[in-house]
Amino acid sequence: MNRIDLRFKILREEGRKAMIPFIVAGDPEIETTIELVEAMDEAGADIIELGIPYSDPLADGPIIQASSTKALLNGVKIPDIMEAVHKIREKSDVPLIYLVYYNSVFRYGIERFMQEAKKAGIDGLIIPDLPLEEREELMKIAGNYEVYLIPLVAPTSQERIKKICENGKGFVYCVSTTGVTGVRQDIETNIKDYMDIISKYTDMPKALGFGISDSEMAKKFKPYCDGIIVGSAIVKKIDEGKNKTEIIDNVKKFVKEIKDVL
Ligand SMILES: O=P(O)(O)OC[C@@H](O)[C@@H](O)c1c[nH]c2ccccc12
Repeated sequence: MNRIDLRFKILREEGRKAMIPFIVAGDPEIETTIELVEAMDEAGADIIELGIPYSDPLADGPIIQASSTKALLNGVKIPDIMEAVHKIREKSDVPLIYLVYYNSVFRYGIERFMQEAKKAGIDGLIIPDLPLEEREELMKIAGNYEVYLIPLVAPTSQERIKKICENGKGFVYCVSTTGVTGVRQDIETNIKDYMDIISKYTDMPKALGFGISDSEMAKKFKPYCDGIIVGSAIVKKIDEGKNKTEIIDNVKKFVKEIKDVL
């Protein structure tokens, strides 16, 4: 059984919701990424999203953009990230997902990317800008390696939700609001109605992300979904930490604080 399915099964049995943090691989450096994943796993993260840094991350706001730039300036490349995942897997069985822009996968070679991701221990992929025309082929190759392609829906998707979720695996990434990733005070979308619409089209677990910045917001939205994704608020903590120990401690505390309300 894929680690993602197994995790949602256990959570359902326990009546709990998934805490899904996101960080950019290679910020502040790849060694710290390995330690951050282990720390978040210990803090109760259920699934961890690892961003592959990209020079033109069009769905990202300033916080994640800056984190990506920092990782790229560090010279972090896809093979380094694959190797880091190998190392993480020596110690941890937490479900791992790559958040990767299509161009990175395409340039690396779709087949090679999937093969190496699987071998390293990656369970799924989120490709926010995957063109519909490329989707089928990529899905087939991912399927051959048993890597899940997580579908992404937005409040504007409406009648396309069914098509987007078709053959999707793991969970549906429900983007809370239009716009880019970032820390927000509030979300204007009616989350209950939005989730109800998505449930009409799919039985997959629903994870909500974009703009969820603290445990208060996580608590507010948890009744309507199966998991909460937090990115920018965590990346901000990484940026603010004065040294490696402080960064790891702060992220760990923050992840635990959110997991505790889920
Ligand atoms: O940063 P936020 O607003 O908390 O949103 C989650 C997000 O960081 C993560 O899932 C993500 C990072 N980059 C993305 C690009 C597209 C979709 C999702 C993402």
